[in-house]
Amino acid sequence: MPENVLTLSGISHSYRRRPVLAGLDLDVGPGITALLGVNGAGKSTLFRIAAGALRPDQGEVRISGSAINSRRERGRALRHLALMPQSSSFPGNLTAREIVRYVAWMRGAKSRDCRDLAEAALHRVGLAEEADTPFRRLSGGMRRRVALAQAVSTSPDLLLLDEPCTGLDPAQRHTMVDLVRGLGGAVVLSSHVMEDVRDLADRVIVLHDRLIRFDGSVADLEARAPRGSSRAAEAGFLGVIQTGSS
Ligand SMILES: Nc1ncnc2c1ncn2[C@@H]1O[C@H](COP(=O)(O)OP(=O)(O)OP(=O)(O)O)[C@@H](O)[C@H]1O
Repeated sequence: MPENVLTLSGISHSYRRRPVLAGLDLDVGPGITALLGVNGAGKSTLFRIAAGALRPDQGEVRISGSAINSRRERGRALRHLALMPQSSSFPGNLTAREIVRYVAWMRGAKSRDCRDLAEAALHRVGLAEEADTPFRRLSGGMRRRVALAQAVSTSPDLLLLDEPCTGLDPAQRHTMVDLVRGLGGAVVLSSHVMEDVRDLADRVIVLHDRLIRFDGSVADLEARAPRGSSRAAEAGFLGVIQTGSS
């Protein structure tokens, strides 16, 4: 596996001529990287571009060394990554097992392997006993775990987790944090909850005003806080977005 699992070079994207990303560069290697940004900063847009679900207006995305803009390499590159979207709208009548199996197949796993991959992924997220429950009958926390199971089923080099803990109660959040911590490989997660970031992140990046404005550790972010701040990471984050530079 190359050191940089994800490389974004010169990424720009606008919606109806409103720029959201403008010439953004980012390298991601193994470990857990937390992506922070205020509502509307462009985190989901960045995830969708990195996952090949949205083509940027400009720039190049490379996954494990392969460019996903190039049609020839695209299919191969996309097998190296998985996205856990912010909200999962899987068909309610499909069971957890059917969903994970289908997504594994979609991501290029051999048909004969998909059943075992789904079994292992559901076991990993603690949903083995709910494998035959239709998605619509699962709780919110269980649905998030199905979304995580589909993402990990094919053991991708890169996992993009868009707000994995949103909407979870404290017990479910605890379970999710433990699961994410145990994933290994390269993980990029977005979160609004600083506690998640403190508990999980090896590296923190802040997206603000179309670019990455901070790149460092949680301790580096806390060091940006005014002396004596009680919630240093939050204060550091606010300092970054107020000054707008790294
Ligand atoms: N399909 C779209 N069409 C038009 N505008 C969009 C579209 N998707 C996102 N936007 C706009 O682009 C900006 C960035 O949105 P995005 O969802 O990427 O931000 P975010 O950082 O993930 O926000 P949040 O933290 O609220 O989830 C927002 O102003 C949003 O309204």
